[in-house]
Amino acid sequence: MLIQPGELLAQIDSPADLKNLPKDKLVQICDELRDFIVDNVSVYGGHFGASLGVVELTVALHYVLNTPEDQLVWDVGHQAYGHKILTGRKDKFHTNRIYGGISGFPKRSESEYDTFGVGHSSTSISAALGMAMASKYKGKNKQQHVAVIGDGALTGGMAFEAMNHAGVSDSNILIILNDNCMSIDPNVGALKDYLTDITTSHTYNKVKDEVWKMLGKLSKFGSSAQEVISKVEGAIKSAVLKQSNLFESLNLRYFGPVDGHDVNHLVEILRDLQDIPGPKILHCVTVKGKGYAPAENGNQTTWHAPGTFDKVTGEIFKKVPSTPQPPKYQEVFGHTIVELAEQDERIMGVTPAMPSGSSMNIMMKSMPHRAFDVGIAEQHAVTVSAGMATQGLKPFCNIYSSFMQRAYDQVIHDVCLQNLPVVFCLDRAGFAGADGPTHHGAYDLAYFRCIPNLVVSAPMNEEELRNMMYSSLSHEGPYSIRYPRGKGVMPEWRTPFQQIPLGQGRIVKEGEDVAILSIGHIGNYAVKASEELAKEGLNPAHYDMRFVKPLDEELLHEIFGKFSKVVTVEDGCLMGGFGSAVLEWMMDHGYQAQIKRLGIPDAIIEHGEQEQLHQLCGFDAAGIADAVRSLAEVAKAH
Ligand SMILES: Cc1ncc(C[n+]2csc(CCOP(=O)(O)OP(=O)(O)O)c2C)c(N)n1
Ligand SMILES: CC(=O)[C@@H](O)[C@H](O)COP(=O)(O)O
Ligand SMILES: [Mg+2]
Repeated sequence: MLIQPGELLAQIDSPADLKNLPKDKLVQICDELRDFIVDNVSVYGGHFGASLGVVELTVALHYVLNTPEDQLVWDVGHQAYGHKILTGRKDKFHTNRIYGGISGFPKRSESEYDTFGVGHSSTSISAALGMAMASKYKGKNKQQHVAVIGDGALTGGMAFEAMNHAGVSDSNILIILNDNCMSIDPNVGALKDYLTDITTSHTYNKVKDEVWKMLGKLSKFGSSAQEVISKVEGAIKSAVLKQSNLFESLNLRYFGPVDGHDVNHLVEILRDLQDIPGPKILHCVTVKGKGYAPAENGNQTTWHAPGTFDKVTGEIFKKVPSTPQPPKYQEVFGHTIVELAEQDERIMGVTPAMPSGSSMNIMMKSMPHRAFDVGIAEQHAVTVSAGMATQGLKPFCNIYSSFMQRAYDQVIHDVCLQNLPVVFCLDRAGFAGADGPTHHGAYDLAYFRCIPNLVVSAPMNEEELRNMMYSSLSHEGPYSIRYPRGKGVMPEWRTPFQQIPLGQGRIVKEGEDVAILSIGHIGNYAVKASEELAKEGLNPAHYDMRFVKPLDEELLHEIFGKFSKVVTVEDGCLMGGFGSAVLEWMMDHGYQAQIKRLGIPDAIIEHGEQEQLHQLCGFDAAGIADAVRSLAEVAKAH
């Protein structure tokens, strides 16, 4: 279903068309843009509240800036739907996040207006600063560089590293702080309190009003913004700002807070700021979900990415299955950690800004003094867990596989070198689905298995996840457990805990000719493949190896003693992953089997449904069956 834009939006194919509109049409274009986002996301799904919150900012930015010559960088990029629609992708917007369609995030290969590929948080200031430095170096002094960063993304350390640099860089960069008091869940931390304070402080706002009054006089008196600013700057800095404003202290000229939903005012401000050289920050106060009542006034976390919904009633569509369904892995984690923590007072929970996504919110609610959201701060999450572990605690640090990439050094340096007993739970391991390559958890098996001391495990089902969490408690070093986005396979999952001996795999099915060795949830495809193959008279054996490190050597001796044809299956990168581990082991132990490794190839795999991507990479049930067939044929031929 192609959704029709409003009358005015229909005429906008690029920012140049937008710039041709008279200023009195800007409110209308914002309304139509908002409606178009609501219409599309309600039908096709995707991120929602964040884009609604920056409609006015998006219109104002493209109205004032000369994009794509001026460089506009969106942080995370989940709020950039309006930007996509205004920059030539309106007609493709119904393909957003769908296999073969446009990406849900800005992407350089998709449009010249997407200046920087994003998806992971807190990169925008660094990227925009790099662009500004390049412009300066090339003598392109007129070019503008703008980073739009949310209050959640500002909690990420990289944002501070970038501001620390920007403040002394003398580069022409504008940071727009899109402050809606929300991350995916409510934003957390002292910085959030600080932003609320400067938004509400009377003293501060008095000074701020003076500045804006003077800015308002610019056009009247015909003076340059630079002149006026320099006049007021000294007074403001010595009076209040320098002492009380964090950003001013970092040498960033601070403007705001301003109403991020007043498009006409935003246009004026952005125009004025264009004349002010050097690093500066504009603090915009916005509302996540603005303009769509259920999102604005309801649970903003739910409306971050609600799935499809009835746009009139605000009812979010949920499939109601007729039979009991397996839980999501994240829910098994969330309930199990509470169950374990009730029995073991050493257990603590840490999540970097994903309480709902990881289900750590269950523990945060029932044990608020033992489970913490530390902000979008994966590096800190790992090291703060390491600190707790030095004191005899048993932290479960839950991080999405792709976000864990951020904290690699902390895992090695702060946890594994010291052999500290931190349990890493890597959610969203394997293909993330519609979020695409920025979010696929493709690399963790490979990047973890080379680290000494670290246990690398992956459950094939909910029961194994519970048992691995339970077993990690008696391990005296770091222990990682990876599991995918979405549902498991066991409707009755609350099974009694059982110890899984370290590095012990299990046989799922005896067989002959070919052995399938799987790791993690993806092994359920092998079960299906075996069922299909049985219809053809083929009977492969299947082993759920459970650990990539340490490998089950006893089981491997048994397998390679019996089979000369082996298929390995993983939902991780082939290079250096589980199959590589098995191959290395085989060579080191003098076996000579033919091994076919199935997994993610050395390529960027785009967005799509998880199953589509498994099929694309040839490790769905059909792909596994094909691999077994081809090896079985070779076996017969001999
Ligand atoms: C490194 C990293 N960690 C976690 C996330 C998941 N994530 C995506 S958006 C988001 C919240 C961002 O909040 P904010 O920047 O304030 O944007 P808003 O949604 O409020 O507009 C989080 C935690 C991510 N994208 N990248
Ligand atoms: C933009 C972002 O990074 C998150 O919103 C992400 O899309 C969440 O993914 P899940 O839906 O898997 O929690
Ligand atoms: Mg926010």
